[in-house]
Amino acid sequence: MKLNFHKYQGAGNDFVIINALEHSIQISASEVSKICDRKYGVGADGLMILSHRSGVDFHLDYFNADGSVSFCGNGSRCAVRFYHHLTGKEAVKFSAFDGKHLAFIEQDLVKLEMMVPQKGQWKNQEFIINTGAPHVCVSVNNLDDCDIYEIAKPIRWRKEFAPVGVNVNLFEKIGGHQVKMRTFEKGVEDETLACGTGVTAVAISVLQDDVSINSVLVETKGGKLKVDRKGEGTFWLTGPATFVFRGEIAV
Ligand SMILES: N[C@@H](CCC[C@H](N)C(=O)O)C(=O)O
Repeated sequence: MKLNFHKYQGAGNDFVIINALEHSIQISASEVSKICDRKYGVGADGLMILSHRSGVDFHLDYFNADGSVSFCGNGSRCAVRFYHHLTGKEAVKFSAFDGKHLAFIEQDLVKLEMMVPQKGQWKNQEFIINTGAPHVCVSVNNLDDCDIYEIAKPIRWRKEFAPVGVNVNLFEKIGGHQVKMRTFEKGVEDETLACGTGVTAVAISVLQDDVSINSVLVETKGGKLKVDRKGEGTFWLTGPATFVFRGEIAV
């Protein structure tokens, strides 16, 4: 089978997008990992399929590079950019793994409403929260010098988070409104250049402790994103989302 695809990236978190709005596509977990493989395939942190669903502009299925399913913040922002390129629509409603989302195109940025059903909790110096994907956030002093694999892998595989597992974020405050961070993503099983649900998780760890601020600027290895609190439990993630190339792959 040959598949047409588009490649997009959001702050260096990169994705293969497949348009199934007009015809359905079945894809197995092993085909997803083959397409996402950086040596034998297109190469990506994840793959998304956009399909038709009544009541929303599109439904979004997200797969990590290993074929496991999740919600993805940066992936969703890229899917909204892709849909904008297809239709010209600047305000979009879509459904995903964790429910319905609104999103807006703001020139070169895409702003996404996140689903944060529960407050995060600090437990033994770790902030634990689900922002559409499960995250643990750990505050560190020298982010650039940290061995992310040494810190993140034992947390990612901790029994308490099985069987789904957890994504791990290390962050360092660089001002009241600003943090820098790095993420180890489950499903990619590596550090990625950015992670939207992870950025939201870290920003909430800061916002939850300080009611005097409502925005946090987050610097990732792949670029800057912003998280705004718009009310109790309502958070918006804003950042770049860009077309890279398109092509055809045999699967
Ligand atoms: N890169 C994503 C998160 C993707 C899902 C995550 N790896 C998981 O399985 O929980 C993002 O931008 O949110």
